[in-house]
Amino acid sequence: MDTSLHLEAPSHVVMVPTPGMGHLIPLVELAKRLVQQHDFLVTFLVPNDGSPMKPQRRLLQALPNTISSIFLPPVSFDDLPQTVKVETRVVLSLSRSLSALRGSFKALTEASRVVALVVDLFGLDAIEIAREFDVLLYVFFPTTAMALSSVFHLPKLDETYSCEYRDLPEPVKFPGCVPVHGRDLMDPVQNRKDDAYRWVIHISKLYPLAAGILVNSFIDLEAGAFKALMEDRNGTPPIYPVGPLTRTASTSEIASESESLRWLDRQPNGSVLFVSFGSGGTLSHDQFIELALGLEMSGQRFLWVVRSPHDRSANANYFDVQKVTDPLDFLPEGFLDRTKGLGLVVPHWAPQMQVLSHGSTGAFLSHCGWNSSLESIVNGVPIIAWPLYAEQKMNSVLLADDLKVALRVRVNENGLVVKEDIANYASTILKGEEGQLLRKRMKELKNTAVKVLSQDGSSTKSLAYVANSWKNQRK
Ligand SMILES: O=c1ccn([C@@H]2O[C@H](COP(=O)(O)OP(=O)(O)O[C@H]3O[C@H](CO)[C@@H](O)[C@H](O)[C@H]3O)[C@@H](O)[C@H]2O)c(=O)[nH]1
Repeated sequence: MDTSLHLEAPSHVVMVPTPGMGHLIPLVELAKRLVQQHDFLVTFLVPNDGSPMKPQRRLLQALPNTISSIFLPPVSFDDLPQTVKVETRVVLSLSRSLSALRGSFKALTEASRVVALVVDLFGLDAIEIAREFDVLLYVFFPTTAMALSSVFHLPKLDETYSCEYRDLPEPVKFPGCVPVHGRDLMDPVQNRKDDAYRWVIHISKLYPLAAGILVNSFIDLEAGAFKALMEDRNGTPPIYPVGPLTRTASTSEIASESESLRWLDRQPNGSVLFVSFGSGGTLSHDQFIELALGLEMSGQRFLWVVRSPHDRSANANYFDVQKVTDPLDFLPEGFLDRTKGLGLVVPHWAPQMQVLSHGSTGAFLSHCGWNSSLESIVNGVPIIAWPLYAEQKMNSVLLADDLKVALRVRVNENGLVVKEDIANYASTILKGEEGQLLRKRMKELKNTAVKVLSQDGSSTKSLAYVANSWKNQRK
């Protein structure tokens, strides 16, 4: 083999995102930094189920040619029941793609100097491919150190308890983290009988096999959790806090979706509540109506990204963000007329990063997906925390109880957040004293985020360390 040629060639990183914009967006940001700051080439190998994935394709196509992408042949989920949980599909989309992944990965290793295989939180089944080709497997963990800690402790929790975690009498205390009630642990572990539970335990047992874990959070945000993870040498791979990696939207997205930005331009400074539940979040019909009425009742300005409601699932849009039904059809009668001038309703998708950085945006009603949370942090916007699924309840505990930059919504005995409360949260966060305090603390976090990403900042250094170790490895 001609090693001199290989040493001169740019180092190549292969990334495998499991389905979900929430996984792809920060991985793309990681790829951009590796290319721009460390001269890597990056290729995305994308498992999928054949759904159109338009936003994903748009995002990947807009990247410079040092970042390429290959969509693997679609896997079939025809054998799965309708009720299957999203996490099961996400894990299976990768495990059913392994043979195609192996083929594409082999071709890339033959043609270039592949130095690392990077998977996201559900991608650890790819470890067999990394081993086969003697390439290091790294995990990019797109959410908190606290959630990562929970992943490392899940196998033990699974062995220790036989009841559902929501029935545990005491909160769970992961090392260095704020205590979290069993009912607030991530959604797929809330039903031990569901396949998703089994898959999550299976994946969590593979984490110790990774060569390293890059976490999209930063030391100052989760000092205790990071310290405990980094000091734990019992099977925890090296941990690298590299966040906040948040998106810079492409110009095409701004051009096609700027109605919301033009509307924001006409609103007073800090006056608007931005309402959005991430890339796949959906509300039940009753909750959708309650939210509309609550926003109206508050008398506050709002910009609401609406999705058609769905009664059975809080993530009905997860695999296909742009569904065909018109969500405006579900609004209460006369709502748009009554709120004209005060609110703007945008179907499906808004340029969230631009919205949050706009001076008119004063607060964010969010499902607490971690990308949304980080985008709020880097823009200094306080949050009304309305978690729906995945690890969002844990995130809301961190944001509200620990960092104190969020108001957490109260869900009543019927599972609803009622309109009176919604109106109250909106006025409190935009106009009240408590809102001022949350904003002040959020601005402090924003400044810290700028610092950790500066040239000498802890996250910049952490990423540089990993990048150098990839480049300089000797086989
Ligand atoms: O109208 C929209 C809606 C979303 N976004 C972007 O889409 C991303 C959404 O990410 P996130 O807030 O993390 O939510 P999810 O898409 O729900 O993310 C999934 O993945 C995250 C990372 O693992 C987890 O924290 C979440 O719980 C999980 O649901 C963010 O960058 C948003 O800016 C837009 O630009 N416009």
